[in-house]
Amino acid sequence: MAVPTLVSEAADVVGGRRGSTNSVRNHGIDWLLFGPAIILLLWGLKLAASACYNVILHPLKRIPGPWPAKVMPFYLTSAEAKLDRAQVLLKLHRKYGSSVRIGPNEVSIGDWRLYREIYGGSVPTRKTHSYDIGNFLGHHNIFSFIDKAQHRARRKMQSQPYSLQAIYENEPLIASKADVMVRRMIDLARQPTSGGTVEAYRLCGLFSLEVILKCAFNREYGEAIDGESWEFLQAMDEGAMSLAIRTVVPFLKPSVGRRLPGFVGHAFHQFDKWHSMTSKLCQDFMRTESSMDKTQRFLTTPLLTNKDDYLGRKLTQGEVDEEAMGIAFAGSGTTSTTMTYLLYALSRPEGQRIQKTLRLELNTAGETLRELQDLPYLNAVIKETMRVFPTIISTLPRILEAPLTINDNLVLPAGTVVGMQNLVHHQDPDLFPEPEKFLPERWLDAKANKDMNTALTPFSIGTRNCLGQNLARAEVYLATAKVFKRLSLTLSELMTVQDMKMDDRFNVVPHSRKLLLNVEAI
Ligand code: HEM
Repeated sequence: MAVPTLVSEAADVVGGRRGSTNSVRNHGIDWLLFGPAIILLLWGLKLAASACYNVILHPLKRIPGPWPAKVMPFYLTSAEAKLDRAQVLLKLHRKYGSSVRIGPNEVSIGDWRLYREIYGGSVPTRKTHSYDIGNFLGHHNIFSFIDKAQHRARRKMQSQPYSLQAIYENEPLIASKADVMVRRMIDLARQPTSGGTVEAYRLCGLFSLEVILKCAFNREYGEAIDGESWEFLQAMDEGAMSLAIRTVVPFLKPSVGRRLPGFVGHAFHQFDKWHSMTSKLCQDFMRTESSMDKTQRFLTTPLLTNKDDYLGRKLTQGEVDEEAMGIAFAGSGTTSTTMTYLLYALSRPEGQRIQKTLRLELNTAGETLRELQDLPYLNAVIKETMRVFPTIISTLPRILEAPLTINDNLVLPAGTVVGMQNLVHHQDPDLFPEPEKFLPERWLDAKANKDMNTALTPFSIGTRNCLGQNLARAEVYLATAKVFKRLSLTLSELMTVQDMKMDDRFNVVPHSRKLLLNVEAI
């Protein structure tokens, strides 16, 4: 018996050892199985707790909105991916009213009366970090600065050539580019293969870029529609995609991005091209013009010659390039989209009567900017274009630095992200009956209706309003006058409504990126 006992003891010992090995393994397996489950459970509990807080206890709990938006910050992600953010916000405002909670800590405001509070400085606000996407080379620029003192100094440093006085001095430069656009339309319409049809979106893009190249760098690339201006425009347009890619994949270094195949690599290469073309423009301007330009009417002169008070010094080459890329970017897509939609609105069948009324007015007036700015119908057409087709269509997000009262019993606390979008308050049916219709006449007695003018905010207001608005307005007045004095336009039957859907890329881009017009010289 002793042997079996010994044997069994030995077996027990071995079995025991085996048992402990198994138990270690089993624990390992248990941990492998249950560990992630526990982590998931804890994560789920945390989400549930924060969802309960967001819905039941959050200071924004009384702001109406779709419930998923109250719980998670991704409610608008799919709309953003479909380039429909502003349109979805318009629908939400129609459903929920003038304030809509669109994220746990974010509220969209649709009441035009609050624009002044949020952007005009009545309540202190600052830009959010979403503006980092406009930081091209990592130096920050006038558009992307969040810090107020840095922004103030940079704006003061470069504002002189954007003044109305400087724009009047540059009027011949702008007018000459508008003449080029009209010439191109006539020449293209006369080409035997065109059948009188012209793709005008590209021409509007070239016009606004060439104005910037001239007014910023005193540079002309010639009149060919596929020359260096077009190369620059494409590099900028496609290169900007790399900024969006880097926002989604922040760890993707440009040195790696350039090596990737397909559209990602292409976007990084185009960005480099845009950068090097801009840098060369700045250096050429510095060599040939800046010392001679005592008037400071070129947009780049102050960047090269003035001191930034915040930095206490002039800008480095990298900082100059950063600002100059911003000027080209902010100054071209915006004006070109506005011109594109103005031509579209007037060339549609329902726009023919507007075109005729406008032409009658233009034929009785002079051609200078000052004279054009006094024409009631031209003013009405431009305002209505900016109302129905606001090129900065999307939210301008701000963080409240003090509480904001949005109605008698609702207050948004400091720290809330708020934003308004032109597409929403420009469609207010109380101020603009039949808001979707393009009716310039609604502006003709606008003096009687001060509110309509207050609610029209294409260039925003306050310290972060559009620095280039005098230039942009001059471009639109001069180009519209020249086009409709010399040309009669009808929309090509090949165009669909979907082609001109406003894609919300912050700045509008027509969905098909084309505007086919039948052009007849008068
Ligand atoms: C129709 C044409 C244009 C429209 C509708 C427009 C609209 C706007 C809007 C709404 C903003 C404020 C953006 C925000 O707060 O996030 C802005 C900012 C800006 N725009 Fe324009 N813009 C136009 C043309 C131009 C042009 C031609 C230039 C210059 C050449 C320009 C330069 C700028 C700059 C530098 C800023 C940033 C200002 C700052 O933060 O201090 N824009 N623009």
